Amino acid sequence: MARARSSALWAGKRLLHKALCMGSENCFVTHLAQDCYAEVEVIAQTGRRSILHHMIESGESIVSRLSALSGMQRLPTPKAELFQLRGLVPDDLCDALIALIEQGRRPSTIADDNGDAYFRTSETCDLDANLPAVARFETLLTQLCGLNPAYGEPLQGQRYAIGQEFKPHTDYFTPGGRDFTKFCALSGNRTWTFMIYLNDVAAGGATRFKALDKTFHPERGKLLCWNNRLANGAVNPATLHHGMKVRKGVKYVITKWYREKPWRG
Ligand SMILES: O=C(O)CCC(=O)C(=O)O
Ligand SMILES: [Fe+2]
Repeated sequence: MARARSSALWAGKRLLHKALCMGSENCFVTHLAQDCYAEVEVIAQTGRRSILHHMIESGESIVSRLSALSGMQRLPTPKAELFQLRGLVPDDLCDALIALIEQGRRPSTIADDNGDAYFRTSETCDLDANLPAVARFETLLTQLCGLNPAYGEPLQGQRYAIGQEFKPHTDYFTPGGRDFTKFCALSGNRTWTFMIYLNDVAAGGATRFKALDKTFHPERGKLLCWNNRLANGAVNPATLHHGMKVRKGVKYVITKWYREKPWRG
């Protein structure tokens, strides 16, 4: 059954590929190779069968892997690969991560500063992978998505008080942009974003993808993930998104970004 579903998705992807005029099957294979599946050893540590081997044997890409997961919903658009999954992170783990963000927050920063001091007004927390709650989340995520954790940036938390936001931006670093080399020289650009809302927000705090005409509302434990690239490996401007102002309450999210190469800073 899983295999049959996977094949259908592959076929779908080829069609999508044609629709986007991005060339041949070769391109699709390149895309697969770029997804950097989890190494055998990493999965061995989690006590599960190698996700890498499973994906190769079954011809599974990350998109087909995510699509096959129970409860996973894909946004029906050819413009981007974007998914949501409700209830991924259990309440106790959300609470533990919120407590860590409260302890370690600092003002958020941005790349390619455009002079707008109010572009990103939230606070950020770098989450140490050695902390039990962080390690627990990392294992959960690797088992879900199958991407190699070696390609992941350290986990980050974000906290938004009333009136704080992150104006429309992309998670990839703009090729040719002022800060591109600074952020991409060692590890390459960002590939996939996995973001989890850690709490329900009384009002505001939605994430709006204007080009996709879709707004996601914070829900405790909900995952939102998307591919920042097109099938040919180029960045996808349709992933532009806005962390909208919180109107009532406080908003907490955690984010894991994956890179084109193993993370070296
Ligand atoms: O908080 C949100 O809804 C979006 C956060 C975000 O886009 C980011 O941190 O890059
Ligand atoms: Fe973002």
